[in-house]
Amino acid sequence: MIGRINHIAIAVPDVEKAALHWRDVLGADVSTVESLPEHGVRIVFVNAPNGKVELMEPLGETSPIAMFLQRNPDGGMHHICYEVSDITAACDHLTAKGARVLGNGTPKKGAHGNPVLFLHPKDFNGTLIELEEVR
Ligand SMILES: CC[C@H](C(=O)O)C(=O)SCCNC(=O)CCNC(=O)[C@H](O)C(C)(C)COP(=O)(O)OP(=O)(O)OC[C@H]1O[C@@H](n2cnc3c(N)ncnc32)[C@H](O)[C@@H]1OP(=O)(O)O
Ligand SMILES: [Co+2]
Repeated sequence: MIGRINHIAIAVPDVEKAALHWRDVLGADVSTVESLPEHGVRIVFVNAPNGKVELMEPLGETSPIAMFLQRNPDGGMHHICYEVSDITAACDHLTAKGARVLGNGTPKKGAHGNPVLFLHPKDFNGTLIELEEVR
């Protein structure tokens, strides 16, 4: 069911500062900052030949990553995003297997404009998993 790793996400306290650090110290190819109010984050993509890292800063009072940063003030690894070919079929399969799909189970449009869902970290060895439909 899960396919390619689409991105690894890191929550950071200051996404501009983190992007400059990754660019100037690691020589990374970084995107411009994108605000995703519907997801409560501002993000920068760090592009690598075989995948992406998503640097994320909380946006707004109800950001879903605010508590994570309270627990980890310097930031930290936040989630892994896997690609799936059919997110509805994936959601049905995971629910049937007892995995918790976060939210009401309806996919939202992610940063790449594709439908995304999140799975509870407690069901996958303490790892938040995002699924992104890529046809
Ligand atoms: C979609 C746009 C973009 C893209 O790639 O396209 C993005 O990826 S946006 C990413 C931001 N959006 C989300 O992360 C949505 C899904 N996340 C959530 O709904 C929350 O973060 C949630 C429910 C996973 C955790 O929220 P919160 O920390 O406020 O809840 P709790 O304090 O109750 O935490 C419960 C329990 O889980 C542990 N936890 C929380 N976050 C993580 C994490 N990232 N990785 C591993 N574990 C996590 C937390 O420590 C609690 O554990 P406990 O032992 O009970 O203390
Ligand atoms: Co993501």
